[in-house]
Amino acid sequence: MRVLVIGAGNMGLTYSEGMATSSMLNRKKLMIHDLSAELIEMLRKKPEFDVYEKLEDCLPMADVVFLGVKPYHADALMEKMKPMVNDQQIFVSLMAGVTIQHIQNGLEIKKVVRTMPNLPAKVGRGVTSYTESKEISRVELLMIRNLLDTTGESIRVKNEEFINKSTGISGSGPAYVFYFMQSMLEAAKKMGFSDNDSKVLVSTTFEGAIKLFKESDLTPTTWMDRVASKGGTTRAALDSMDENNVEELIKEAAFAAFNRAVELGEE
Ligand SMILES: NC(=O)C1=CN([C@@H]2O[C@H](COP(=O)(O)OP(=O)(O)OC[C@H]3O[C@@H](n4cnc5c(N)ncnc54)[C@H](O)[C@@H]3O)[C@@H](O)[C@H]2O)C=CC1
Ligand SMILES: O=C(O)[C@@H]1CCC=N1
Repeated sequence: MRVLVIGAGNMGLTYSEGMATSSMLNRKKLMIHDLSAELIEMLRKKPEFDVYEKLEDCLPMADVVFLGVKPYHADALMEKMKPMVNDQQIFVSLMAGVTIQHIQNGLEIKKVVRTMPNLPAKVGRGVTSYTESKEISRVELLMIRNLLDTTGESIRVKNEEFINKSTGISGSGPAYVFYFMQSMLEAAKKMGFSDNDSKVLVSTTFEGAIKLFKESDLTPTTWMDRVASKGGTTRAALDSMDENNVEELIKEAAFAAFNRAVELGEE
């Protein structure tokens, strides 16, 4: 099977690096195409890829085509692709917001898998949600899932609305975690810790809390109670967050991302 990734930025390259290791490729190298001359030069140094400057040299050969450009570049790209595609090819979109129907109309094809990836895929710890057009067979879907799983875990969702919802939780979610980390780092530095000690304190706290959560059946609220002693320090911090309505604000932020994904699909 020949896989082509178009757009080798943050996401395209991350997925390419994961998928290049897949046995689904039958030892054929993963093909990559990008418009950036700088990126092409960098990619040529990587032996695991076949790098193409011209779409016409790779697109007709591909069985599966990943679309990794920004949503606002999708239309220009599809216009260029349209004369070179056929309806046996499977198109897998990594793009936020862009709907299956928009891709089907833009390329005049039927087989589309729409995904919502996330950046921890870079270290093999991503989570990708995906859903498909009805023309994708079970076998094809399994094949795509195998490819996605090279970057971490994947979950099939029942429709595109849940892809937009995943955008608000897992797609954009790493940025919320980094926001929280940044705030804690700044607090640590303000208290006088060095940059390095702040990083160790904050990142190990996150890793430890996540491991506790993942390896138990307990909810985060129960874990919060296990950390907080009555009248103690943690309660002071949690009360301060509650007084400032932090929980509601985080929920609102997740919905803002979800709503923006819906809007992107309408633009
Ligand atoms: N960065 C993230 O954490 C996430 C990104 N996404 C989605 O992934 C997609 C890509 O995002 P990033 O990788 O962050 O963007 P990026 O800007 O890092 O990469 C996009 C790449 O596409 C290339 N490109 C643009 N037009 C092209 C064309 N016509 N032909 C070939 N290459 C072209 C650019 O040169 C660039 O290298 C977006 O649609 C975004 O919604 C989804 C979830 C998470
Ligand atoms: O911010 C964005 O639009 C993309 C989609 C999810 C994460 N990054």
